[in-house]
Amino acid sequence: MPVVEAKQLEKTYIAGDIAVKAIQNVSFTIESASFVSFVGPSGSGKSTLLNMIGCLDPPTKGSLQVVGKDITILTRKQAAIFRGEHIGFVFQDFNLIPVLTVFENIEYPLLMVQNWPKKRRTEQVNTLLKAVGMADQGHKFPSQISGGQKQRVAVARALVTNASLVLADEPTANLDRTTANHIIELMKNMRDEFGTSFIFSTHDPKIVNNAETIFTLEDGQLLKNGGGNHV
Ligand SMILES: Nc1ncnc2c1ncn2[C@@H]1O[C@H](COP(=O)(O)OP(=O)(O)OP(=O)(O)O)[C@@H](O)[C@H]1O
Repeated sequence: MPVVEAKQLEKTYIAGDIAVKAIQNVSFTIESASFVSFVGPSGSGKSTLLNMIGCLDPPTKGSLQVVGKDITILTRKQAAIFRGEHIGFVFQDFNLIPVLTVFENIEYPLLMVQNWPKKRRTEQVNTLLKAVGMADQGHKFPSQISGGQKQRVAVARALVTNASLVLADEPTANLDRTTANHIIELMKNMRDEFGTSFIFSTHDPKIVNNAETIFTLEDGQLLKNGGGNHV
């Protein structure tokens, strides 16, 4: 089953009297356990597209199935629940909660959306801590770990609900080259271990070189070879 299926997707923003066609007539399919990158110049529509896939902003037109569900018909509340159950997010500035420990940051999505008993939550968080190489760091606060370690925690948090899909907007932008390479490698390993699809919006050639499919956006449209340019 494809993890994302978009058909003739459109997004138009209305700003005053002006309509901005941020995404126009975009169709693509992403299979499970994929490593996919959306690339394109600033303003080409990458974030708009990721926000639609992440159920943060509905399309204006077209169909969009995520993990087999038509997400265009969800209410805001239903979208939030669906997001919490199926989609993880990784951001360029990590977005960890400073007053929570590493362990608690990873546990947080489970408390928000899943009704798991404490023992099961603890086991799941420990599994993820180990998977991202942070098994002995769970008691620390975000201010006590490095940028690369923060992104490891963010990857663990994105995966803790057994998400089918992780959306990552420029996840390596704030990391040095070596650390960025380690994070990309980690995400690939997580894809292999958990079968999660990773979808990136990025300018980082390191991610683009690692992606198995590259979709190129320009002025809100997929370039012809962008409809699944397998590398
Ligand atoms: N909330 C909004 N209201 C009006 N226009 C918007 C809004 N968000 C984005 N746009 C416009 O939609 C188009 C696509 O923007 P988007 O942020 O998706 O591009 P991007 O490729 O992610 O850019 P960047 O690489 O700079 O993050 C741009 O013309 C942008 O100005």
